[in-house]
Amino acid sequence: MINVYNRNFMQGMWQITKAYWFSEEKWKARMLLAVIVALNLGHVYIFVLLNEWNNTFYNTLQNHDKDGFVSAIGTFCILAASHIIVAVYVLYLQQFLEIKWRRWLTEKYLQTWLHKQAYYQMQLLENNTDNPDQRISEDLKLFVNLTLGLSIGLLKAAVTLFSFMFILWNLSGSLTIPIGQTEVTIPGYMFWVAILYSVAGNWLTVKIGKPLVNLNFSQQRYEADFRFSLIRLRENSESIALYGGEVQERAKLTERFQMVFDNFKAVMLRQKKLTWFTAGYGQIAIIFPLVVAAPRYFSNQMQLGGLIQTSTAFGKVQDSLSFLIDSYSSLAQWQSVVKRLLGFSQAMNRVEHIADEEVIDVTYGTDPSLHVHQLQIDLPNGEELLKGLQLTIHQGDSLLIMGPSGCGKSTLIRTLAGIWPFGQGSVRIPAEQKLLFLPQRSYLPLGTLRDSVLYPYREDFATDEKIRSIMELCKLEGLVDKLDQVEDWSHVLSFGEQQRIAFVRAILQQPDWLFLDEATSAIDEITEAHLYQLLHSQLKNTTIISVGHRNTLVNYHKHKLIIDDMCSWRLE
Ligand SMILES: Nc1ncnc2c1ncn2[C@@H]1O[C@H](COP(=O)(O)OP(=O)(O)OP(=O)(O)O)[C@@H](O)[C@H]1O
Repeated sequence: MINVYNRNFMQGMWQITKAYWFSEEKWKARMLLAVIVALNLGHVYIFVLLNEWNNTFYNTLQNHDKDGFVSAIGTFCILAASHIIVAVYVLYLQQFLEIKWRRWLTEKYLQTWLHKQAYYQMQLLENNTDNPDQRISEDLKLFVNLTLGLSIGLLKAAVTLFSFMFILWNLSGSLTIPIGQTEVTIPGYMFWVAILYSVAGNWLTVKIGKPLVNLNFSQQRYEADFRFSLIRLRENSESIALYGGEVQERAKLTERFQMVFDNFKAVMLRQKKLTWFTAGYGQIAIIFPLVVAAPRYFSNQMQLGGLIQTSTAFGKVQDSLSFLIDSYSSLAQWQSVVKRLLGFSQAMNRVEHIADEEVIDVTYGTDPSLHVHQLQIDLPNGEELLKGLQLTIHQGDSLLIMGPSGCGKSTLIRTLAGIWPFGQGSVRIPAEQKLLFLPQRSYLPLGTLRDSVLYPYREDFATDEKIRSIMELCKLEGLVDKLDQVEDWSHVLSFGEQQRIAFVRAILQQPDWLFLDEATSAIDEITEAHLYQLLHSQLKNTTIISVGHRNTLVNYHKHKLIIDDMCSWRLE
């Protein structure tokens, strides 16, 4: 159970909140907030005036005072117009502040998530940080919306409460209750009745609604898990179709949806209990103040105007004290959102500080060679994959890494790329040199084929003519006319074509160091030979390090590193 009184929770919540209010946008944000607060206070003042207007208006009715009635209608028009204007701008400006705050937070989270491959390392390190996409899209939106809504709501409720408590105290007079021989007089009794009624209501609501906090938290998680399974199915549709894996997939999806269903049923049941109470409580609140004030009206201590004013003031006191009642589920949701964002921030923080732990030390040096010293590569569970690797690769060299499947070849490449932290020893990479890693499966972003070819650079990186000629060299002449076509290219292109796109990228980017991890595994041997010859002719000064199983690859490399599945290695 999350508790707002928990110190860590409060500190974490403050960390997330304060970032924006002390950022470079702070003055604009604070000004906007000040205007919103001022409008809200103005709104409360209009309600106070409307409450007083009730007294005047109903007295004119009771006294058959026609002139007074007409004048009261005039006052009402002014008050109503002010109310409308304030209501419109309060909402408009609050939404404006909300979207600005969300934009700022989203940019910050994206920056941290994408910094130093945190998105990748989080997946390796933090298995319990589910659905980062949901954190960044849904939770940040909810956080801003609920934080602003709840805090401004709270302020408004407090000001309303004090204003109307004062009014109620002045209006309600005292109640004398005979107790045996003596009498007890309660001054401002309507005020006390309103407080008692609301406090009792709040207490019961909190008691009934408490389980909703955790239930809402789980609901968001189950929904995201279900959505993620659907996305996976869509992305792997071809493999699933070829395997005929529909039954399996359906069972998995049904199982995940069952979680959504079961949890939602628990939410519904709890919400039902809460609504029984809040709806009943709300209805009683309409008649309750009239019944309590009626004795003074019937004993002529109060006019009709006074009765109505007392009743609306009671309503306002009760409304504001009942703020918790109306916003209990928002508060519960807000707590869940904050908890999830805190978990996400902690995970990002851990990734940020992974270098402080005992991990592989990747540094950049002025030496133009790449040095690997006493490198031990482990799996995340601590199991050893490779031990004591000692290696120097000079500029212009070429190295082929071979070994049985699963021995750790790709993981070695990940380590050289600086994205695999588990293990010991050091890797020193030549500074200010361009390194390019081509994985077995090229990533093709959404967009045009040109976007894919130039990835991760933008359109102005290479001329159309250059792209076309390199595509032709890489035997992709059939695709040159589709450069500006938008498709889901990772599904349209064959695996071999996708690998050739990666070669186009490499030649366009002219890296100093090129790492190819089974980058020709889907390409026939003749085309593979052509592509490697192309690399040698187009990237004359590039150091090439390849991972592969085919013996034909030996012809294109000067050295060979052979890893076996006993964690050992040898250089040839
Ligand atoms: N994120 C991970 N978490 C846990 N284990 C992993 C992870 N990534 C890789 N491994 C394990 O590390 C071992 C080495 O994997 P790696 O991909 O480096 O092998 P490989 O030699 O390149 O294999 P192949 O030739 O089949 O591509 C495998 O047993 C794999 O299951």
